[in-house]
Amino acid sequence: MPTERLRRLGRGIRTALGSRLARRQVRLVLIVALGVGWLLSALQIAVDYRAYRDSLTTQLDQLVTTTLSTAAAAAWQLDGQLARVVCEGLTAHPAIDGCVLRLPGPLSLGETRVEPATTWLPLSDGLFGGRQRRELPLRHEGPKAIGRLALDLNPASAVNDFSRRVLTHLLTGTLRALVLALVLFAVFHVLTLRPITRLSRFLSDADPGAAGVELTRPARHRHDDEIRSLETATLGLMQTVSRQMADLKAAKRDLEHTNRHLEDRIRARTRELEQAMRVMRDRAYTDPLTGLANRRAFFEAAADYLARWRRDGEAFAVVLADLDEFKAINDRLGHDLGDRALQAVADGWRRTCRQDDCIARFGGEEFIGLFRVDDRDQAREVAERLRREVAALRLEDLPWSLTVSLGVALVGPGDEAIDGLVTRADQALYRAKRGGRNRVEDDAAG
Ligand SMILES: Nc1nc2c(ncn2[C@@H]2O[C@H](COP(=O)(O)OP(=O)(O)OP(=O)(O)O)[C@@H](O)[C@H]2O)c(=O)[nH]1
Repeated sequence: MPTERLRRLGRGIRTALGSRLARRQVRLVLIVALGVGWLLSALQIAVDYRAYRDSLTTQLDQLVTTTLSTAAAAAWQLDGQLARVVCEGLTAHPAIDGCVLRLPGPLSLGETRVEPATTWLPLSDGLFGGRQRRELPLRHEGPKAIGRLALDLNPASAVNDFSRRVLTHLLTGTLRALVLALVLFAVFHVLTLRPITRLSRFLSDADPGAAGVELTRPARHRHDDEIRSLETATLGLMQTVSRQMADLKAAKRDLEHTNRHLEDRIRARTRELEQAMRVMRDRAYTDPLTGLANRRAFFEAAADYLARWRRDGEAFAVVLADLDEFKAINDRLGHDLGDRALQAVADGWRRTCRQDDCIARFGGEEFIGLFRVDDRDQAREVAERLRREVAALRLEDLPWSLTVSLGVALVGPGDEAIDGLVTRADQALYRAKRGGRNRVEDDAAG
């Protein structure tokens, strides 16, 4: 359990220090805390300096005062040993490194010097006044001086001592500052950084477009402050966005459905149009009475026959047929019967013709056909078959047999256009009519 807690703490610290806001806060808190800590240390050092200096002065004064009468006794009795004891006692103090008990004149009764203390601190003279010599008159029961006590004062050891105290003050000040910084950062972290980080993580993870996801308040922020307002406002905004995205998705679905429906209708309409175009095209190329190809269809097919003849040498014949004495049917038996006769002829020929033959109604009671043949005899044979077909027809209400005259023209090397072939077939037909009808003539004789 403690391991898990430690791991969580480590994660929290990493997250906190990973944040730029946290790094800025750490910097700011450190600067403020160190500033405050060092300022307090400086104040403490100043107060301590005054106290230390006063205590040193008092100490020295007391030492000198208590020793002065003994020194005067030594001078009065000219007791060199006592004088030395006095000097040794005085130089035992760390701030005194030299002591001389002088008699009037150049004589000295006792003298002691110790190794002078040194200090590493530069400009330390200003702190405790530097090295000084203090001379104190020695008196015995009267105002007249019987000698002098000369003391060499050296504040170096006091400076060293004080500098150690300064260092301690600075270190404790810095430590205090660091603790303060830590506390301030923890407070900032709990109050602002952690809820903001949670909110920003929530915003990065939240997907307002995901269907069926309920957006709930992200963080457990207990305080009713600006962060709570920010959370509430953000949540409201995301809920609005989520609703609008759902509306947009629904609208997109409707649009797609409408598009599909429209596409279906367009496809159906296109099919109808294609069908209508096929019907119109059939009508444009079909004779309405007989259902055969009409003149236009004949000439288009004839162009193909002619092209294949020129390209591949596939020979063909044009057969022009004209029903005999047709006017008599109309005149005597009625136009309707004439129509039926035309339809019967067309049906008969359609049945007997091959797939790649082409028979068209050329106009009135005239028909024209295109037939793939090898030679003129074959062409005549085709025309004969057509003639026999008509002759064999039996039509109700028609008391006599229907006959047809046919003119045949075979394509030849000089044929550049279909018109020449049609003209030759027409001339052959004319000869068939002249020759007594119900017969076949070809363009060889012409
Ligand atoms: N019923 C009917 N008659 C048509 C149609 N087209 C043309 N005719 C008739 O066909 C007849 C053709 O007569 P003609 O050109 O004199 O020829 P014919 O009577 O067949 O005489 P020959 O061709 O010389 O044997 C006319 O009476 C036209 O009215 C049609 O679509 N229906």
